[in-house]
Amino acid sequence: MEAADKMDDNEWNYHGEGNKSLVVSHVQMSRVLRLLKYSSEDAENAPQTTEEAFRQMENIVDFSNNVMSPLLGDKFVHSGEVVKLPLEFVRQLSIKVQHQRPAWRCDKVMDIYSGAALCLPNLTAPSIQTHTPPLCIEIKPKCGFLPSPEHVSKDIKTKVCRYCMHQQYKVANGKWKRKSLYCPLDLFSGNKQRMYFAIKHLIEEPQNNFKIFKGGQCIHGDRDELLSVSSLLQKLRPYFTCGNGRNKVVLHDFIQVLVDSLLSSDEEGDEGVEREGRTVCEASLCSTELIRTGPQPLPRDSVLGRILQVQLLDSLDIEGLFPLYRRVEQYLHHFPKERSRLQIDGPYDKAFLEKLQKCPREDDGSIEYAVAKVQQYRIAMTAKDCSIMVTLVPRRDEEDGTFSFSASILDLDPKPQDSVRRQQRLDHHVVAAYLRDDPGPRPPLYPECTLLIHPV
Ligand SMILES: O=P(O)(O)O[C@@H]1[C@@H](OP(=O)(O)O)[C@H](OP(=O)(O)O)[C@H](O)[C@H](OP(=O)(O)O)[C@H]1OP(=O)(O)O
Ligand SMILES: Nc1ncnc2c1ncn2[C@@H]1O[C@H](COP(=O)(O)OP(=O)(O)OP(=O)(O)O)[C@@H](O)[C@H]1O
Repeated sequence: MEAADKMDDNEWNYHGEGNKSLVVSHVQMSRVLRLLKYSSEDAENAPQTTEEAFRQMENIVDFSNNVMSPLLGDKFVHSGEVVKLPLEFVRQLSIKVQHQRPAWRCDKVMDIYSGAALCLPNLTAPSIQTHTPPLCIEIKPKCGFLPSPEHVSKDIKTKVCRYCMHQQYKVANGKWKRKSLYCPLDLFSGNKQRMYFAIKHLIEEPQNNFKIFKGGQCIHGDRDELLSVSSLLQKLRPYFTCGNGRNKVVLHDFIQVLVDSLLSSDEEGDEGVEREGRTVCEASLCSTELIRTGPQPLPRDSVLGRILQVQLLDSLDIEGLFPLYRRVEQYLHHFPKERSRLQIDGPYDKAFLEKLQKCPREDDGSIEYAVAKVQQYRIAMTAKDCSIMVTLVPRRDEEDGTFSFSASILDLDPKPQDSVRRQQRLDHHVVAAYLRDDPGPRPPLYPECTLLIHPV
């Protein structure tokens, strides 16, 4: 990156944002800067000093390097580096990007006081020479499994996945206008036809779970005004001309390439992630025909397989975990100085991960056991909230529609200790809202779907 004193806000453009950070990209170099955001309600959680802001950024990088990267695989993770930016540059940048920010994200403001930022490779504009711009697809897959009945008080949680229940709650609360028909259990199924439907539903109703970038520019998803699927297909047509550019074929070929890249594994004889219990969500509209084909392996070393294995560190569900969280909170209340020995808020070093991996299987009543289970849950939360970026680079001089692909995982920040309490409350609200409005068992929407789609 250019020397900090030469930073010019004309060379950086608004790129995107989430709940916690705002991202700008460089006009020429394949680099982004990720700056944290705060709301006035968050003021007490926001860093009070510049040192604290830098420590928070370092914590994010350490967590990504020493915890998430070993668990997810270093080929998927780019942790980036903390940089110090001139305050004048940050202030100019915040003014410049303000009008491009989606209105619903403007309850928070960019940190313009510390100068702390994360510098990362721009995963939507890889620095490789290509004759056609790469296509990058960002998917925030959310939780891909159902909790075990042992730990939950409401039977519905073992039948309908969290994402599908949460949709009802989000629409009722006005977060989204329409329900998405996407179901994470279909995406994580390893069954190519179920994955096809999951991605089709993401394309139709992307919400904050799906974006497509062409040459670094967002062409679908993450917009106040959403483009129709047919105008998206027009933009994808030059990449998929095999079927004379017919919409149906473009859509089919695009989804198929994406499914293949999500399932791609470097491990020979990859037998798939071990899963117990149900792997089908009752709210999914996938035909019972598809589901009857039975579970299929999700390669352990694929990007989805890696994410699912880390999500499964949540082995107790929030209901089974919450008593352990309370044990930790009570202990810290009596012995506040123990917070640092127990590494509740980091440092996220190698010893931190080793402690978690040595955690006994059964509860021995110790504080160490409770802390380790809460930390495992927080890591699983990160994996339930991360995003996948798949890069598709068209192969030159080869058959049209063939791509080389790679995948990365982004947004691997640690979840704070008190987010467990928030999850517990949210779980209660989401389940209660779903039970209140539960439409009951539905016939499949696509009873004939095996005939509607091409085999993938
Ligand atoms: O709790 P959830 O499942 O709603 O996830 C939150 C996300 O909402 P989603 O349901 O994906 O729309 C939420 O995403 P949005 O702001 O809705 O785009 C954040 O990712 C939030 O993480 P953090 O608190 O900013 O670190 C996420 O919160 P946690 O992962 O901290 O729970
Ligand atoms: N390295 C990167 N390269 C390209 N784009 C990126 C990169 N990192 C983030 N982005 C873009 O910026 C957006 C916001 O980033 P990110 O998901 O990290 O924000 P967040 O606030 O942490 O999200 P959340 O709402 O999940 O807390 C992403 O959805 C993605 O489109």
